[in-house]
Amino acid sequence: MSFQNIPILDLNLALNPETKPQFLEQLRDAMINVGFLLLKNYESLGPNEQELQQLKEQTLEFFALPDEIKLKCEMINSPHFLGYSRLANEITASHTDWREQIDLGTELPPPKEGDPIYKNIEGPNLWPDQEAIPNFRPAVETFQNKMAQLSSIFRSLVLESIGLDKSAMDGYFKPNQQCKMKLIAYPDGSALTDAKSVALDDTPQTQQGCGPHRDSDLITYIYQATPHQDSLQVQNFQGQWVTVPNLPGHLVVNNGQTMEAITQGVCKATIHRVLIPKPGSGTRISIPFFQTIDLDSSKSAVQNIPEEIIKQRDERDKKIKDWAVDVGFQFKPDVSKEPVGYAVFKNRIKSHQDVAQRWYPEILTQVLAEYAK
Ligand SMILES: O=C(O)CCC(=O)C(=O)O
Ligand SMILES: [Fe+2]
Repeated sequence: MSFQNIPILDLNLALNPETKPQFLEQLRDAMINVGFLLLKNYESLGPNEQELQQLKEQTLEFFALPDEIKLKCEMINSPHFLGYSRLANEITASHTDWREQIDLGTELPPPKEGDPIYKNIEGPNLWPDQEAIPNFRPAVETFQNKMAQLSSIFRSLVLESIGLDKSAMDGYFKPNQQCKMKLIAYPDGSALTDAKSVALDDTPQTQQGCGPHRDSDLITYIYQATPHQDSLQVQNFQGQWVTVPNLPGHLVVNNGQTMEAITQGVCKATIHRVLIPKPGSGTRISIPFFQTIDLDSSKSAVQNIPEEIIKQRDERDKKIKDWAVDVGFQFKPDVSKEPVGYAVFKNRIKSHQDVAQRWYPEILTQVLAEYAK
Protein backbone atom coordinates (compact mmCIF):
# COMPACT_ATOMS: atom_id res chain seq x y z
CA MET A 1 0.00 0.00 0.00
CA SER A 2 1.18 3.53 -0.69
CA PHE A 3 1.28 6.26 1.95
CA GLN A 4 -1.97 7.43 3.57
CA ASN A 5 -0.49 10.21 5.75
CA ILE A 6 2.13 12.89 5.46
CA PRO A 7 5.05 12.23 7.85
CA ILE A 8 5.93 14.86 10.46
CA LEU A 9 9.62 15.50 11.13
CA ASP A 10 11.11 17.38 14.05
CA LEU A 11 14.24 19.28 13.00
CA ASN A 12 15.40 19.39 16.64
CA LEU A 13 16.16 15.68 16.33
CA ALA A 14 18.66 16.46 13.58
CA LEU A 15 20.49 18.99 15.74
CA ASN A 16 21.29 16.50 18.50
CA PRO A 17 23.92 13.85 17.63
CA GLU A 18 22.06 11.24 19.67
CA THR A 19 18.79 11.62 17.82
CA LYS A 20 20.16 12.51 14.40
CA PRO A 21 20.20 8.90 13.12
CA GLN A 22 16.49 8.59 13.96
CA PHE A 23 15.80 11.83 12.07
CA LEU A 24 17.78 10.67 9.04
CA GLU A 25 15.86 7.41 8.95
CA GLN A 26 12.50 9.22 8.99
CA LEU A 27 13.78 11.63 6.36
CA ARG A 28 14.93 8.83 4.05
CA ASP A 29 11.57 7.17 4.21
CA ALA A 30 9.76 10.46 3.51
CA MET A 31 12.02 11.29 0.55
CA ILE A 32 11.75 7.87 -1.09
CA ASN A 33 8.25 6.71 -0.23
CA VAL A 34 6.21 9.92 0.03
CA GLY A 35 8.02 12.92 -1.47
CA PHE A 36 6.27 15.19 1.05
CA LEU A 37 6.68 15.87 4.77
CA LEU A 38 5.80 18.41 7.44
CA LEU A 39 8.73 20.02 9.24
CA LYS A 40 8.57 21.50 12.73
CA ASN A 41 11.08 23.29 14.98
CA TYR A 42 12.92 24.98 12.12
CA GLU A 43 13.00 28.48 13.69
CA SER A 44 16.64 28.40 14.83
CA LEU A 45 17.73 27.86 11.20
CA GLY A 46 14.87 29.49 9.27
CA PRO A 47 12.19 32.17 9.64
CA ASN A 48 10.72 32.72 13.09
CA GLU A 49 7.07 33.14 14.00
CA GLN A 50 7.23 36.93 13.91
CA GLU A 51 8.88 37.02 10.47
CA LEU A 52 6.24 34.67 9.08
CA GLN A 53 3.49 36.80 10.59
CA GLN A 54 4.97 39.91 8.98
CA LEU A 55 5.13 38.18 5.64
CA LYS A 56 1.50 37.10 5.97
CA GLU A 57 0.43 40.67 6.82
CA GLN A 58 2.31 42.08 3.83
CA THR A 59 0.78 39.42 1.59
CA LEU A 60 -2.73 40.36 2.71
CA GLU A 61 -1.90 44.03 2.22
CA PHE A 62 -0.56 43.35 -1.26
CA PHE A 63 -3.67 41.49 -2.44
CA ALA A 64 -5.88 44.24 -0.98
CA LEU A 65 -4.13 46.93 -3.09
CA PRO A 66 -6.16 48.54 -5.88
CA ASP A 67 -5.94 46.61 -9.16
CA GLU A 68 -4.13 49.47 -10.89
CA ILE A 69 -1.19 49.15 -8.47
CA LYS A 70 -1.04 45.36 -8.73
CA LEU A 71 -1.27 45.51 -12.52
CA LYS A 72 1.73 47.84 -12.68
CA CYS A 73 3.86 44.90 -11.63
CA GLU A 74 2.06 42.35 -13.77
CA MET A 75 4.15 39.43 -15.02
CA ILE A 76 3.43 40.28 -18.64
CA ASN A 77 5.93 43.12 -18.15
CA SER A 78 8.71 40.74 -17.15
CA PRO A 79 10.70 38.55 -19.57
CA HIS A 80 11.81 36.70 -16.41
CA PHE A 81 8.38 35.34 -15.46
CA LEU A 82 8.41 37.40 -12.26
CA GLY A 83 5.56 39.58 -11.04
CA TYR A 84 1.83 39.61 -10.47
CA SER A 85 -0.65 37.23 -12.13
CA ARG A 86 -4.29 38.21 -11.94
CA LEU A 87 -6.96 35.71 -10.90
CA ALA A 88 -7.53 32.79 -13.27
CA ASN A 89 -4.68 33.60 -15.63
CA GLU A 90 -2.48 30.55 -15.07
CA ILE A 91 -2.94 27.09 -16.54
CA THR A 92 -2.01 23.77 -14.93
CA ALA A 93 -2.88 20.38 -16.40
CA SER A 94 -4.90 22.12 -19.16
CA HIS A 95 -7.22 24.00 -16.79
CA THR A 96 -7.42 27.42 -15.17
CA ASP A 97 -5.97 27.87 -11.69
CA TRP A 98 -8.42 29.92 -9.63
CA ARG A 99 -5.79 31.90 -7.79
CA GLU A 100 -4.07 35.25 -7.82
CA GLN A 101 -0.34 35.49 -7.12
CA ILE A 102 2.96 37.29 -7.30
CA ASP A 103 6.15 35.45 -8.28
CA LEU A 104 9.32 36.76 -6.70
CA GLY A 105 12.93 35.62 -6.89
CA THR A 106 16.34 36.45 -5.53
CA GLU A 107 16.96 39.95 -6.90
CA LEU A 108 19.41 39.43 -9.80
CA PRO A 109 20.50 41.32 -12.92
CA PRO A 110 19.06 40.23 -16.28
CA PRO A 111 21.18 37.80 -18.33
CA LYS A 112 24.02 39.12 -20.45
CA GLU A 113 23.89 39.50 -24.20
CA GLY A 114 24.65 36.15 -25.84
CA ASP A 115 23.61 34.07 -22.81
CA PRO A 116 21.39 31.07 -23.58
CA ILE A 117 17.69 31.95 -23.68
CA TYR A 118 16.78 29.96 -20.55
CA LYS A 119 18.93 32.34 -18.49
CA ASN A 120 15.98 34.73 -18.71
CA ILE A 121 14.49 32.77 -15.82
CA GLU A 122 16.72 35.02 -13.73
CA GLY A 123 16.38 38.77 -13.48
CA PRO A 124 15.08 41.66 -11.39
CA ASN A 125 11.75 41.46 -9.58
CA LEU A 126 8.77 43.63 -10.37
CA TRP A 127 8.21 45.05 -6.90
CA PRO A 128 4.91 46.75 -6.10
CA ASP A 129 5.11 50.52 -5.68
CA GLN A 130 7.11 51.13 -2.51
CA GLU A 131 4.98 54.08 -1.49
CA ALA A 132 1.83 52.02 -1.61
CA ILE A 133 3.30 49.15 0.42
CA PRO A 134 6.59 50.17 2.08
CA ASN A 135 7.14 47.09 4.26
CA PHE A 136 6.55 44.54 1.51
CA ARG A 137 10.06 44.19 0.10
CA PRO A 138 11.84 43.96 3.49
CA ALA A 139 9.41 41.23 4.67
CA VAL A 140 9.92 39.26 1.44
CA GLU A 141 13.70 39.61 1.52
CA THR A 142 13.97 38.57 5.16
CA PHE A 143 11.93 35.45 4.38
CA GLN A 144 14.06 34.68 1.31
CA ASN A 145 17.30 34.99 3.27
CA LYS A 146 16.12 32.82 6.14
CA MET A 147 14.67 30.22 3.80
CA ALA A 148 17.85 30.13 1.71
CA GLN A 149 19.73 29.27 4.91
CA LEU A 150 17.22 26.66 6.08
CA SER A 151 16.97 25.02 2.67
CA SER A 152 20.71 24.75 2.32
CA ILE A 153 21.05 22.95 5.67
CA PHE A 154 18.05 20.77 4.94
CA ARG A 155 19.57 19.75 1.61
CA SER A 156 22.67 18.41 3.41
CA LEU A 157 20.44 16.37 5.70
CA VAL A 158 18.57 14.92 2.73
CA LEU A 159 21.86 13.88 1.15
CA GLU A 160 23.04 12.27 4.36
CA SER A 161 19.74 10.45 4.66
CA ILE A 162 20.29 8.72 1.33
CA GLY A 163 23.84 7.73 2.18
CA LEU A 164 25.71 10.54 0.43
CA ASP A 165 28.22 13.07 1.59
CA LYS A 166 26.48 16.24 2.70
CA SER A 167 28.42 18.23 0.11
CA ALA A 168 27.47 15.88 -2.77
CA MET A 169 25.32 18.55 -4.44
CA ASP A 170 27.48 21.61 -3.81
CA GLY A 171 28.59 21.65 -7.44
CA TYR A 172 25.00 22.21 -8.60
CA PHE A 173 24.84 25.60 -6.89
CA LYS A 174 26.52 28.90 -7.65
CA PRO A 175 27.20 31.98 -5.52
CA ASN A 176 24.03 34.05 -5.09
CA GLN A 177 21.99 31.09 -6.28
CA GLN A 178 18.51 32.18 -7.32
CA CYS A 179 15.60 31.08 -5.12
CA LYS A 180 12.00 31.57 -6.18
CA MET A 181 8.87 32.13 -4.17
CA LYS A 182 5.23 32.98 -4.64
CA LEU A 183 2.63 34.73 -2.56
CA ILE A 184 -0.68 33.13 -3.48
CA ALA A 185 -4.31 34.02 -2.70
CA TYR A 186 -7.03 31.45 -3.38
CA PRO A 187 -10.49 33.07 -3.06
CA ASP A 188 -13.07 30.72 -1.56
CA GLY A 189 -15.85 29.18 -3.65
CA SER A 190 -18.46 31.83 -2.75
CA ALA A 191 -16.17 34.65 -3.91
CA LEU A 192 -15.82 33.04 -7.33
CA THR A 193 -19.41 32.92 -8.50
CA ASP A 194 -18.93 35.66 -11.11
CA ALA A 195 -15.29 34.91 -11.84
CA LYS A 196 -14.20 34.45 -15.44
CA SER A 197 -11.16 32.59 -16.70
CA VAL A 198 -8.69 34.90 -18.45
CA ALA A 199 -6.86 32.12 -20.19
CA LEU A 200 -9.45 29.48 -21.06
CA ASP A 201 -13.14 28.81 -21.34
CA ASP A 202 -13.26 27.32 -17.82
CA THR A 203 -15.41 27.78 -14.72
CA PRO A 204 -14.65 27.38 -11.00
CA GLN A 205 -16.75 24.20 -11.10
CA THR A 206 -13.46 22.41 -11.72
CA GLN A 207 -12.65 23.15 -8.04
CA GLN A 208 -9.10 23.75 -9.26
CA GLY A 209 -7.12 26.19 -7.10
CA CYS A 210 -3.99 24.77 -8.68
CA GLY A 211 -4.13 21.73 -10.94
CA PRO A 212 -2.24 18.45 -10.40
CA HIS A 213 1.47 18.91 -11.04
CA ARG A 214 4.97 18.10 -9.92
CA ASP A 215 7.18 21.04 -8.98
CA SER A 216 10.15 21.76 -11.28
CA ASP A 217 12.64 22.81 -8.62
CA LEU A 218 14.88 20.92 -6.19
CA ILE A 219 12.94 21.15 -2.91
CA THR A 220 9.85 23.27 -2.15
CA TYR A 221 8.89 24.62 1.28
CA ILE A 222 5.34 25.85 1.79
CA TYR A 223 4.14 28.17 4.54
CA GLN A 224 0.38 27.73 4.75
CA ALA A 225 -0.44 31.13 6.22
CA THR A 226 -4.20 30.76 6.78
CA PRO A 227 -5.76 27.89 8.74
CA HIS A 228 -7.53 26.22 5.76
CA GLN A 229 -7.40 22.46 6.13
CA ASP A 230 -8.73 20.76 3.03
CA SER A 231 -7.02 22.51 0.14
CA LEU A 232 -3.55 21.06 -0.41
CA GLN A 233 -3.59 17.41 -1.45
CA VAL A 234 -0.94 14.92 -2.50
CA GLN A 235 -1.51 11.99 -4.80
CA ASN A 236 -0.19 8.73 -3.38
CA PHE A 237 1.30 6.09 -5.65
CA GLN A 238 -2.03 4.35 -6.07
CA GLY A 239 -3.70 7.48 -7.36
CA GLN A 240 -5.56 8.40 -4.13
CA TRP A 241 -5.57 11.99 -2.92
CA VAL A 242 -4.20 12.48 0.61
CA THR A 243 -4.86 15.83 2.32
CA VAL A 244 -1.84 17.62 3.80
CA PRO A 245 -2.80 18.69 7.32
CA ASN A 246 -2.27 22.36 8.04
CA LEU A 247 -0.56 22.43 11.45
CA PRO A 248 0.60 25.73 13.00
CA GLY A 249 4.41 25.93 13.18
CA HIS A 250 4.95 23.35 10.43
CA LEU A 251 6.28 23.94 6.92
CA VAL A 252 5.31 21.58 4.13
CA VAL A 253 8.41 20.23 2.36
CA ASN A 254 8.30 18.44 -1.00
CA ASN A 255 10.64 17.25 -3.73
CA GLY A 256 10.62 18.75 -7.21
CA GLN A 257 11.52 17.12 -10.50
CA THR A 258 15.09 18.44 -10.40
CA MET A 259 15.62 16.54 -7.16
CA GLU A 260 14.15 13.41 -8.65
CA ALA A 261 16.38 13.73 -11.72
CA ILE A 262 19.63 14.29 -9.87
CA THR A 263 19.05 11.56 -7.29
CA GLN A 264 18.35 8.99 -10.03
CA GLY A 265 14.70 8.84 -9.04
CA VAL A 266 15.44 8.07 -5.37
CA CYS A 267 13.76 11.24 -4.02
CA LYS A 268 10.29 11.27 -5.49
CA ALA A 269 8.65 14.41 -6.94
CA THR A 270 5.10 13.68 -5.89
CA ILE A 271 2.03 15.01 -7.68
CA HIS A 272 -0.06 17.49 -5.72
CA ARG A 273 -2.93 19.93 -6.27
CA VAL A 274 -4.88 22.62 -4.44
CA LEU A 275 -8.68 22.68 -4.24
CA ILE A 276 -10.64 25.93 -4.13
CA PRO A 277 -11.31 26.70 -0.43
CA LYS A 278 -14.80 25.85 0.82
CA PRO A 279 -17.46 28.57 0.33
CA GLY A 280 -17.42 30.94 3.28
CA SER A 281 -13.98 29.85 4.56
CA GLY A 282 -12.29 33.03 3.32
CA THR A 283 -9.27 33.50 1.07
CA ARG A 284 -6.52 30.93 1.53
CA ILE A 285 -2.99 32.37 1.59
CA SER A 286 -0.11 30.07 0.80
CA ILE A 287 3.56 30.94 0.34
CA PRO A 288 5.77 28.39 -1.40
CA PHE A 289 9.54 28.85 -1.49
CA PHE A 290 11.33 27.01 -4.30
CA GLN A 291 14.97 25.99 -3.87
CA THR A 292 16.54 25.84 -7.32
CA ILE A 293 19.90 24.79 -8.72
CA ASP A 294 22.23 26.54 -11.15
CA LEU A 295 20.33 26.72 -14.45
CA ASP A 296 23.52 25.96 -16.36
CA SER A 297 24.04 22.73 -14.51
CA SER A 298 24.26 19.82 -16.90
CA LYS A 299 26.15 17.60 -14.53
CA SER A 300 24.91 14.08 -14.52
CA ALA A 301 22.98 12.72 -11.56
CA VAL A 302 24.79 12.26 -8.25
CA GLN A 303 26.79 9.08 -8.20
CA ASN A 304 27.65 6.68 -5.38
CA ILE A 305 24.13 6.28 -4.05
CA PRO A 306 24.41 3.10 -1.95
CA GLU A 307 22.94 -0.14 -3.36
CA GLU A 308 20.60 -0.43 -0.41
CA ILE A 309 18.98 2.95 -1.23
CA ILE A 310 18.65 2.09 -4.92
CA LYS A 311 16.92 -1.10 -3.82
CA GLN A 312 14.40 0.91 -1.78
CA ARG A 313 13.72 3.09 -4.84
CA ASP A 314 13.13 0.02 -7.01
CA GLU A 315 10.79 -1.53 -4.43
CA ARG A 316 8.74 1.64 -4.35
CA ASP A 317 8.59 1.75 -8.14
CA LYS A 318 7.40 -1.85 -8.33
CA LYS A 319 4.40 -0.87 -6.21
CA ILE A 320 3.44 2.23 -8.18
CA LYS A 321 0.11 1.70 -9.91
CA ASP A 322 -2.21 4.05 -11.75
CA TRP A 323 -0.16 7.02 -10.72
CA ALA A 324 -0.04 10.28 -12.61
CA VAL A 325 -3.18 9.64 -14.59
CA ASP A 326 -4.24 13.26 -14.69
CA VAL A 327 -1.12 15.35 -14.30
CA GLY A 328 -0.78 16.36 -17.93
CA PHE A 329 2.48 16.81 -19.74
CA GLN A 330 5.46 18.42 -18.04
CA PHE A 331 8.98 19.01 -19.27
CA LYS A 332 11.29 16.85 -17.21
CA PRO A 333 14.90 17.83 -16.65
CA ASP A 334 17.33 15.40 -18.24
CA VAL A 335 20.59 16.65 -16.80
CA SER A 336 22.64 14.28 -18.92
CA LYS A 337 21.39 15.85 -22.19
CA GLU A 338 20.95 19.56 -21.57
CA PRO A 339 21.28 22.13 -18.79
CA VAL A 340 18.44 22.00 -16.29
CA GLY A 341 17.44 25.57 -17.27
CA TYR A 342 15.81 24.33 -20.49
CA ALA A 343 13.17 22.26 -18.71
CA VAL A 344 12.51 25.00 -16.16
CA PHE A 345 12.13 27.61 -18.93
CA LYS A 346 9.74 25.45 -20.98
CA ASN A 347 7.57 24.76 -17.95
CA ARG A 348 7.31 28.52 -17.31
CA ILE A 349 6.31 29.06 -20.94
CA LYS A 350 3.59 26.45 -20.67
CA SER A 351 2.18 27.87 -17.41
CA HIS A 352 2.28 31.53 -18.43
CA GLN A 353 1.43 31.53 -22.11
CA ASP A 354 0.48 35.22 -22.22
CA VAL A 355 3.94 36.20 -20.95
CA ALA A 356 5.54 33.77 -23.42
CA GLN A 357 3.46 35.20 -26.29
CA ARG A 358 4.82 38.64 -25.61
CA TRP A 359 8.49 37.79 -25.04
CA TYR A 360 9.12 34.41 -26.67
CA PRO A 361 6.44 33.85 -29.34
CA GLU A 362 8.56 31.42 -31.38
CA ILE A 363 9.48 29.29 -28.41
CA LEU A 364 5.84 29.25 -27.32
CA THR A 365 4.90 27.77 -30.69
CA GLN A 366 7.58 25.08 -30.31
CA VAL A 367 6.59 24.30 -26.73
CA LEU A 368 2.91 23.95 -27.64
CA ALA A 369 3.83 21.65 -30.52
CA GLU A 370 5.93 19.44 -28.21
CA TYR A 371 3.17 19.50 -25.62
CA ALA A 372 0.57 18.36 -28.16
CA LYS A 373 2.66 15.34 -29.22
O1 LIG B 1 -0.93 26.50 -2.47
C1 LIG B 1 -0.16 25.63 -2.06
O2 LIG B 1 -0.14 25.34 -0.88
C2 LIG B 1 0.78 24.90 -3.00
C3 LIG B 1 0.89 25.51 -4.36
C4 LIG B 1 1.76 24.70 -5.28
O3 LIG B 1 1.80 23.50 -5.24
C5 LIG B 1 2.60 25.39 -6.26
O4 LIG B 1 2.40 26.60 -6.48
O5 LIG B 1 3.51 24.73 -6.83
FE1 LIG C 1 3.49 22.73 -6.34
